[in-house]
Amino acid sequence: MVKAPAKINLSLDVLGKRPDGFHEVEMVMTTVDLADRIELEIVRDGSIYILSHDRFVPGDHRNLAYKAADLLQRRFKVKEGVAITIHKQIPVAAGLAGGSSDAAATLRGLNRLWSLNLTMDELAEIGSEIGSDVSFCVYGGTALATGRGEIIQELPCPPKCWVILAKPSIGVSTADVYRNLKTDRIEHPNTKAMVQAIHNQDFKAMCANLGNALEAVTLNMHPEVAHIKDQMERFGADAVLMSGSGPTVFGIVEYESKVQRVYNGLRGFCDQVFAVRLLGGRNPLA
Ligand SMILES: C[C@@](CO)(OP(=O)(O)O)[C@H](O)COP(=O)(O)OP(=O)(O)OC[C@H]1O[C@@H](n2ccc(N)nc2=O)[C@H](O)[C@@H]1O
Ligand SMILES: Nc1ncnc2c1ncn2[C@@H]1O[C@H](COP(=O)(O)OP(=O)(O)O)[C@@H](O)[C@H]1O
Repeated sequence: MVKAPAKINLSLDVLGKRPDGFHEVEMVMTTVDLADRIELEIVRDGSIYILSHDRFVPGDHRNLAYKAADLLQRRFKVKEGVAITIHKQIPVAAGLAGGSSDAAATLRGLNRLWSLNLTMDELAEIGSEIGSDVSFCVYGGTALATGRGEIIQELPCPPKCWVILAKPSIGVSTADVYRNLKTDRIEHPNTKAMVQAIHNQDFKAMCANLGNALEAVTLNMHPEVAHIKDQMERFGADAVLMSGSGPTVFGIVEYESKVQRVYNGLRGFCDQVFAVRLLGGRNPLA
């Protein structure tokens, strides 16, 4: 069994559009203890299967975990196949990188199951071919991600806190959000200040520097996301931001005594609400 934790973006800046159609980004990302569980079982005849009870999870080659297995199998000429069972906990198309994390966990798990002996760096490099967030998800922990998201620099754990995640019942396409972004009208978050806040273990500075260049775009497409942000603030979260391309909103809370109030308050507006902790360090090389 391999754990595939969700991520949140503490800051997300877009520096411009690249000739390859992707955007140049600067993101501070960190994993939280909301995780899918991935089970991997060898299939002798070389087939790859995806099994999941979640109706939003693709059961074929479109699944990012399938892509991860297929890529490894072809590249290293592996004769065996694999049955991949995904126990989904992370909401789908939520801005929490659930699919990317499933792909990364599959890479880590198959590295062991198929005895490939690849390093984390090699797995992250392979992961970047599947999606921009997969490299980060291979390592987990906390990192500054640049390029299109695949260049990873490890950061220390952020100051201890609780995170309340609230996902409205709409799905957001990452490609649509980037397409609707006007790169000349971005309010840029201060990435350096966020990195500094983490190095200094400064909770207040971390809160003050939360920022996401994609937030205005998604808020404009889905006003209910702004409503959830307002409610989070009203119920007492210390700082609030949308994660990735959304629509999940996260609230940061320093003291446990406040967590229940924010959680209960949001339950009235959202079906999917989670109170989680930040995960400490990097994922183990499974
Ligand atoms: C916005 C972020 C923030 O962490 O996450 P999510 O909201 O998806 O979780 C990421 O940048 C998303 O990463 P990921 O979901 O892996 O994206 P990909 O599959 O590589 O790309 C999906 C589409 O988004 C656009 N895209 C993605 C990354 C990037 N740096 N520039 C882009 O323009 C491209 O149009 C691409 O076709
Ligand atoms: N293992 C997977 N889990 C969830 N979604 C997946 C998976 N593989 C492919 N997808 C597809 O990827 C899209 C984005 O899903 P996800 O990774 O959950 O969101 P996000 O990119 O917003 O973080 C979904 O629309 C879904 O169809």
